[in-house]
Amino acid sequence: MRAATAAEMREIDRIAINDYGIPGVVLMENAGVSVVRMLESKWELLAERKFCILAGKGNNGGDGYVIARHLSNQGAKVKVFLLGEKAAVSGDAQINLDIIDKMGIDTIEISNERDWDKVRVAVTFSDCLIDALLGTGFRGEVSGDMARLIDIINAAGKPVVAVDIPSGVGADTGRVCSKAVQASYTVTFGLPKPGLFLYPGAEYTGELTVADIGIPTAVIAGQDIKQNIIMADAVRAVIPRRSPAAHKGMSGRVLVVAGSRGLSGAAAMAAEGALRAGAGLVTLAAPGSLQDVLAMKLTEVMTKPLAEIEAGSINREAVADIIRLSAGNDVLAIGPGVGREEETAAAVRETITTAECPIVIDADALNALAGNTKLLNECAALPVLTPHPGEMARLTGLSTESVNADRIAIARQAAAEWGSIVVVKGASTVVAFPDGEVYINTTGNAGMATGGTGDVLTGIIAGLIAQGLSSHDAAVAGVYIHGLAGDVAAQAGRIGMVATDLLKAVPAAMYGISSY
Ligand SMILES: NC(=O)C1=CN([C@@H]2O[C@H](COP(=O)(O)OP(=O)(O)OC[C@H]3O[C@@H](n4cnc5c(N)ncnc54)[C@H](O)[C@@H]3O)[C@@H](O)[C@H]2O)[C@@H](O)CC1
Ligand SMILES: [K+]
Repeated sequence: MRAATAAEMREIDRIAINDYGIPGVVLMENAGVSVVRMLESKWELLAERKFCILAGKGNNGGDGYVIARHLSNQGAKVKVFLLGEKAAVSGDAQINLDIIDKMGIDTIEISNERDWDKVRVAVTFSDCLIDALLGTGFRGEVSGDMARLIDIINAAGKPVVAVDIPSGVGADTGRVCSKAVQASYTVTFGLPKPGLFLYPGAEYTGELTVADIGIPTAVIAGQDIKQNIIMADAVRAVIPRRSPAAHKGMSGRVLVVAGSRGLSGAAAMAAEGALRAGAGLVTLAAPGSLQDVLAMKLTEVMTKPLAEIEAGSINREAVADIIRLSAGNDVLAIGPGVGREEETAAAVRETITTAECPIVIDADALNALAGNTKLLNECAALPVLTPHPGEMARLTGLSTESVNADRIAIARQAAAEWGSIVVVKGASTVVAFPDGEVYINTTGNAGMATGGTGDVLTGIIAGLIAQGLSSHDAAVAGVYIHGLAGDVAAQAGRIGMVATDLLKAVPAAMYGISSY
């Protein structure tokens, strides 16, 4: 499913209105009605229920007046508050404000303390609050009266329905800089907005409905929208299936280069991740001194010893061995637990630029690329990078906060600059491609915030590539499957969930998507 930025949505509305001649007021009518339909689906009988509609001066408020009219027609009790002056309301919103005025639905302009008292009383005695304060026209920060009103809404403990987007959430980024309306439900119009899925915005969205407001499908289809939400259907379409006569040699071979002294677990989990994603044969190449411990940990994975430095991480002599091994494999995953010794980093860089097969690059292999990202353009195949925000910060020279503040833009720019697929991990993982295409993941949960889950993801993506998926499909499907495995594992509780729980849940997650 595609997700439109505020500017893209404005352009879609503009084309529908100007080129197709659909009056804006019709779109607004459909938007308002779609919210009432959602309410009907929750409550059936809206008559006698009390609604408090909090409207802003723009078209988001206009949707609110449409909602007021339809709720009133159904016999509901409706109070409307406008944060601003009626004289400041214009266009389609003004048309709808005039209509409810004529209907005798009182709209109170919040201007003095007595008005604020009225707001508090109305909110307290309402069954449901409608947030029609700020939509895609929100700019800058929430402050002053807007902040005060949002505090009242959030403190009320009532069901809150956000119109288009919870007020205060940045439509494009999910940014919430001071505060935002905590919605129970959000009804968004035309296409969903990325900010409804990106954290922290995603936490404010509640249950999401995407409403058709009558924009011709050709208008939406005709837009070059590059944000996507990863959906189960798309993942199902690429999940590997096997011939009944399959043998292990047919499900692909993965070479994992990982591990160093004290970091054997990361190596083991990446290798197992590849197996759990269905790879037929997985070889883990690691410093020779780890052989015994890895052999103890791993049953199904083959291990190969590599030359190492005294610190227990691979040295430059290992590169030739890795390249030789990689020639017999379909994909190379490199990085989990390889360590940060300079010689090791040099070996990693040499490997990445020499290997002929597709590569998944994670963890310390990413750190080895900090300041050397131009090397990524030398990779034989489009590499997949899986940084967490901290690694992404190191690679880009930005702060972790800046990376998280606009994950889409940062990931997109990096993917283009580095000629790579960039998977920025974290709540709402973002996958970006060099052509600007971006996918936002919605599976997963906070239980996954524990050591080793990233190593599992590296293995899953590599395992999918080995089975014939393009790096593009493997990255997109991989993050979805990984998150879903987290959701499956979380059924036994989020707290205390560990990365190996995720490994065990990968087959069930894939079965849940494809019934295979
Ligand atoms: N034809 C259209 O464009 C349609 C628009 N629709 C609705 O219209 C919304 C967009 O309407 P608008 O573009 O008028 O914008 P909004 O109504 O989202 O917000 C604009 C208003 O908010 C104020 N504002 C912006 N940032 C603020 C801040 N930080 N603090 C306080 N006030 C702030 C602006 O001064 C302006 O008065 C959509 O989200 C959707 O709900 C729907 O009715 C469907 C059709
Ligand atoms: K809103």
